[in-house]
Amino acid sequence: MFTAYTADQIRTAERALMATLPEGTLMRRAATGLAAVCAALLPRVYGSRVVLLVGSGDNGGDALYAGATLTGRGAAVTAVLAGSRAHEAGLAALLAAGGRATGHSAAAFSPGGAAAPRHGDALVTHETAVWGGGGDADEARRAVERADLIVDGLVGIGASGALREPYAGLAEAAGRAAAPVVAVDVPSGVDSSTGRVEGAAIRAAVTVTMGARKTGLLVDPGATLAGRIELVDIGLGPYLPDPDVTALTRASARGLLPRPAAESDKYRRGVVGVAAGSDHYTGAAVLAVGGALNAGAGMVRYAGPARPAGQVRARWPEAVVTELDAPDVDAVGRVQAWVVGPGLGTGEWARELLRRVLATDVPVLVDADGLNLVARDVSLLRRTAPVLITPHAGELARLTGTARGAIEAAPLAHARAAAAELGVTVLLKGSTTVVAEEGTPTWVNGTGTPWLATGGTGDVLSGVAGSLLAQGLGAREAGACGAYLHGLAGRIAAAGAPLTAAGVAEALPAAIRELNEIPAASQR
Ligand SMILES: NC(=O)C1=CN([C@@H]2O[C@H](COP(=O)(O)OP(=O)(O)OC[C@H]3O[C@@H](n4cnc5c(N)ncnc54)[C@H](O)[C@@H]3O)[C@@H](O)[C@H]2O)[C@@H](O)CC1
Ligand SMILES: Nc1ncnc2c1ncn2[C@@H]1O[C@H](COP(=O)(O)OP(=O)(O)O)[C@@H](O)[C@H]1O
Ligand SMILES: [K+]
Repeated sequence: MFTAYTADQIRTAERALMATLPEGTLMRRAATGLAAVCAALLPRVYGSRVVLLVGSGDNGGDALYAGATLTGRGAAVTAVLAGSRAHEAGLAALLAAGGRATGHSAAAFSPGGAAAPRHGDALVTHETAVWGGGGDADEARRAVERADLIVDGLVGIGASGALREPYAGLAEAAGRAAAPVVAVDVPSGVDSSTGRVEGAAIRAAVTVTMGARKTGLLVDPGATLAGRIELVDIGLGPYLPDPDVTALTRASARGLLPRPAAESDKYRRGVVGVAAGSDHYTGAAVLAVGGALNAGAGMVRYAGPARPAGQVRARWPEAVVTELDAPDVDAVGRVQAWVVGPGLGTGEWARELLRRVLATDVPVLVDADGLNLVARDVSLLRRTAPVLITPHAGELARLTGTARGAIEAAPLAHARAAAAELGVTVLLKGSTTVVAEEGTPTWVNGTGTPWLATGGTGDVLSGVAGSLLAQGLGAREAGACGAYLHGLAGRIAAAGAPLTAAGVAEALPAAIRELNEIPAASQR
């Protein structure tokens, strides 16, 4: 399981750890890890051109110390100092090692500068003009263009708001450069606590994060901009509180996923009921049943009107189909969990069927039209057995009376608020899927692919997560594990090309095989 923390949580833990150590220890640990990752990315360190983008805080300090190490190994390192000051000891170390610096605060270290002596034989350029034009800016631009590697030490967990100039311009220049970017702690421009981006931001190939992952590295758009994440252990572990968010790893997803044993039979493996589809929307029923069957339920019982029932029967002969004349699930037989809502419609018939499903005593997953019905009457959700709702941002907006854009900009906060307000488990879909339940760390999932943004994939997800509920997982675990599997199946189905929702359902067994690392030859 990955854990991640907000900037405030990290800062508090760092303060506690720092109090036990000589000054500068943590930054040395951070910079050593950073330099190692940078060196591994370069075909050869000696002779490589490395540019450090250096802000005025400790994030820049990490970059400067790592730059000193790389200079010592023969790299040509240029620090572009973006702020009115730079981490003094870090800059001194870089210059002493033979690195170069350019920008505002380099002037203070220039031969004629009053504030500080010249360090070694290092070349330090004078401040010639304000950033955005003039000698230093041109030199910085050229250095960025020609670099073999760019290190983003502009801002880390101390950032506030959108990047200001000249930081923003430097982030954009790095984006245009051919060289890969290594972000220090967090890509500058990404809010480390939420993943939100306002304005310019660094797009990193690798983010070297110090002590613990930051929440913003696991939530889009931050997650996408962070690239690969390398965690440097600086000894923070014992000082960390409960995480802000968690994410399943392959091993932890495998641990959650139920698997049949010798004594299993179809009933004990879990029976899931699917109440979905209408004469108008038949495909949603077929897709939800496909998701449920392929995610390992022992049996799927479908209940719906004649037209979707006929299509489910034709596509999935494995499903046990009940054609409903009336909105009632009494005749359907026993199930361990229900999925209700995809393609159901929002008329009186659909409302009554939803009400009856929610009146049962088993866990219920509510999706799509089920959520549109709940939006008109949230008292429908009042029950004692678990409820998992699976809205996308638009559905959650209707449900909570919030603007869709606000939800998309802050998915974590809105999923948590909805979970608290409605008293249910909320799986909020999007490029990062968020599973929130009051009083516990929020799960986030990023196994998906943008190819999943196509009609019907959400119906498949409802079947998958419902199937896991029926197999005995709690609402939170079923949501997180379901999103993980669905994302993985999406990647397999897409393989770099468009996918269909039916293809995602069909790729679920391959996703489970991949999760279990079972070689094709020995599958049982
Ligand atoms: N505190 C510690 O013990 C450690 C800190 N470390 C590093 O230190 C970083 C945190 O350092 P700081 O607290 O000094 O903060 P940062 O270096 O992240 O940023 C603060 C500086 O950036 C400027 N700034 C903030 N928002 C800005 C914006 N939007 N545009 C332009 N400039 C902006 C501020 O004026 C301030 O000077 C971590 O991210 C990590 O990289 C690591 O060395 C590990 C140890
Ligand atoms: N950009 C994206 N990257 C990754 N996954 C995405 C992206 N956009 C959508 N998804 C996923 O695709 C699915 C879409 O579900 P939904 O919006 O309910 O579609 P539908 O109603 O057509 O079934 C969700 O699982 C969501 O998380
Ligand atoms: K950074």
